[in-house]
Amino acid sequence: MRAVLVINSGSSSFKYQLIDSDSEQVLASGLVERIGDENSGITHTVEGTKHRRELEIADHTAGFAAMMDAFSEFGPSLQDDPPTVVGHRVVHGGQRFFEPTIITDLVKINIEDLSELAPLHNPGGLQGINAAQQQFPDIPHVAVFDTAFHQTIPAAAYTYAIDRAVAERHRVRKYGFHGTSHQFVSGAAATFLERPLADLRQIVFHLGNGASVTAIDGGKSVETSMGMTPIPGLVMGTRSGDVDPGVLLHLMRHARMDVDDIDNLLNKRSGVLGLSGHTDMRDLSDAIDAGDDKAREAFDVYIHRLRLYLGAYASVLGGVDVIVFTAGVGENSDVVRAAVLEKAGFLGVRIDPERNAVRSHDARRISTDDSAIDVLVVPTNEELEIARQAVAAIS
Ligand SMILES: Nc1ncnc2c1ncn2[C@@H]1O[C@H](COP(=O)(O)OP(=O)(O)O)[C@@H](O)[C@H]1O
Ligand SMILES: CC(=O)OP(=O)(O)O
Ligand SMILES: [Mg+2]
Repeated sequence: MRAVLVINSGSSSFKYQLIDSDSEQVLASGLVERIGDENSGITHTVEGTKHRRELEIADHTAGFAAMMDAFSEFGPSLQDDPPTVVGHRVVHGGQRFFEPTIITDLVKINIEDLSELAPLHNPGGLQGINAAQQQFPDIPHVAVFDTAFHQTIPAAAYTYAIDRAVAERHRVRKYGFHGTSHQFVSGAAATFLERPLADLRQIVFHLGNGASVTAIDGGKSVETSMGMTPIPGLVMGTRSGDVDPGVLLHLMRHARMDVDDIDNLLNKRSGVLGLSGHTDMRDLSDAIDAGDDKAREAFDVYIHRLRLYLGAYASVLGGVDVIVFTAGVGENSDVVRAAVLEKAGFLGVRIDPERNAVRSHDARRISTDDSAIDVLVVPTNEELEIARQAVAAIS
């Protein structure tokens, strides 16, 4: 058996999967949550059973060690049956990395250099890589970049209209993120529809804790809502999405906020949390049902932003064939999906409320049969996509 170990180092989490690369069966999976927090812990799932351990996990190096302990204790044994390759999610690949890349010392230096552009994500990614290389020194390690799928975005879309010299010197441009998910989901949507990917103009909403929307023309990303960093675009769990940059100048001048305060504000104290006190869409819905006005307002802001991008991306693509929802909110919240599309009748979108209410882990259509645009829910699987790309990179 050829097994791939996939490591997905997030800003405060560490997810992993061991996947049989022939059958694509998941042999084990796990989640290390709240890294750096007091109540961190690990959940390791094998053969349908969840094993939970509470322990303090200070960083991604410790997260990797906790994963190794979980494999030893609950199986399958990585000692007896080591993986043939490790695939690593790396968030920022800048302008250097457009493809899955076998990790060398030089590649690591470049990833470290790009930490400047993704300070919440790349350092943890590197820790995961170093720990995994130490544990498995004799097998290839492959980096799969969140930014890679967006390399096809044209200059007109990735260029910010600021002084060109300043932008070039500091690598300021749109890069875009969640590319592995957008790629997987747009391919799976074409498969579901039994239509060639090359024929489809798609708008894919990845609505998780972090959220982004991408316009995909014939399988290629042509525009996406995140930018140089994962802050802009949609309203997220704790990140602001789009704000007037003048607001930041104002806060620095008049509210005595420094760079770290602004960083903390936009990344950790904004979005749905900043507006309502809740980060999770389930908690937000409960609060709305209980009559909480702030929660209702946060929901309205969240939905308004999504509608704005739907219209903009329909115009960028010159028409839309498919709209896809994915990730935690996109896959699970029929209320969000219905609200985003409530005014999209002018595009020819017609949602079937019964289909929208179905709960399932499979790809499904939620539009009516006579809708001009197919609206789908397609579960994302970043780990499987990383496993496929890692295997392809070493074949
Ligand atoms: N049943 C549900 N209804 C509404 N929202 C949900 C549901 N399940 C999960 N979510 C949302 O999905 C989010 C997590 O999405 P996920 O894609 O796992 O995020 P990430 O990978 O960015 O951590 C949660 O914060 C929550 O808001
Ligand atoms: C890049 C990014 O925002 O990732 P996540 O949603 O995992 O935080
Ligand atoms: Mg995610």
